[in-house]
Amino acid sequence: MFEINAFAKVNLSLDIIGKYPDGYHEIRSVFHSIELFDLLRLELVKEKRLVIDSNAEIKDNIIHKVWDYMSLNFDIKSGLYLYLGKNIPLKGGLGGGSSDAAAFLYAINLIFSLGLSREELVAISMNFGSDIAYFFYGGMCLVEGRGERVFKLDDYLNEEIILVIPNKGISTSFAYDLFDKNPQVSNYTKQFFDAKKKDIIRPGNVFEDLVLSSDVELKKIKEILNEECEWNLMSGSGSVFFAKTNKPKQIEKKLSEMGRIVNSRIKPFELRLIEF
Ligand SMILES: C[C@](O)(CO)[C@H](O)COP(=O)(O)OP(=O)(O)OC[C@H]1O[C@@H](n2ccc(N)nc2=O)[C@H](O)[C@@H]1O
Ligand SMILES: Nc1ncnc2c1ncn2[C@@H]1O[C@H](COP(=O)(O)OP(=O)(O)OP(=O)(O)O)[C@@H](O)[C@H]1O
Repeated sequence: MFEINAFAKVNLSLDIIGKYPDGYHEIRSVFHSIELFDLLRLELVKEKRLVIDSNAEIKDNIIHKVWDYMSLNFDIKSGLYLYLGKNIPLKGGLGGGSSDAAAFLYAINLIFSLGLSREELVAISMNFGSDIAYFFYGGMCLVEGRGERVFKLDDYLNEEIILVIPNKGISTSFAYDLFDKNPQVSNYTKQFFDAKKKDIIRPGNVFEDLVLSSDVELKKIKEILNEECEWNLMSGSGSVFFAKTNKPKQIEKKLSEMGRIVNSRIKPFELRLIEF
């Protein structure tokens, strides 16, 4: 039996700096791992197929796509039973599906002794999603291109935060469409690094204003966070916010029915397969 934790990420900065001919966007972003993870428990089975059991209902689980591709293209002779314990909210901008895909790829590379390098895993992962590449590195990384150029930084944060999880999720393609309708020039990555040099955390995300303008409830949540937090920001394409605050109770009260709070920490994590 094997276990691997698929950790979530936040985007400390996110800029969109160009567009590719196929419609995808060129990004520049600082990613950081956080203390929130999905659990993948894997067991080898004779029949060469993947069976997924989970505490969450997920349509078209990305892990099935990864399995179909890998079992077709590599020497995999047996099947797997996977229990997926989902903790990372869907459509939150925390990279849950992407992290699950990376953890699964990482695990089957070791379980079936495929001998793929990290660079090869990154290249394969781009068939399934742009955010997956980062999760083979973890910690604090500068991420560029569609998400495939990942530079691990010789630095990390260790900060207690809260995650504010609105009831409503945002789909990534919807957020990129909002950007296309109203393109913005931003320089949040430079702003983040400049402030970091002075030991200040100043995160920024090009999607935030766009998504907030499209949704009254998320705007209301942002107003509450601005009143009660040292700093706060939407992660990725939303809808989850991460924030530094010493007033979680007040926030919880004001949020009322709009969402929930989870305590977390910005902290370095890396993928690690455990066999038992
Ligand atoms: C917003 C971020 O989470 C920032 O970390 C990522 O850029 C999103 O990456 P992701 O969720 O892995 O996205 P994918 O599953 O690859 O693509 C979902 C949709 O987002 C858009 N997309 C995604 C990544 C990118 N660099 N440009 C895009 O335009 C495309 O319309 C695509 O159809
Ligand atoms: N293992 C998985 N975990 C979470 N979502 C998944 C998974 N497999 C497929 N999905 C689909 O991906 C959708 C979320 O993708 P979306 O890009 O909108 O959100 P996200 O929170 O930014 O996550 P990600 O960064 O992984 O794409 C879900 O609605 C779900 O249907």
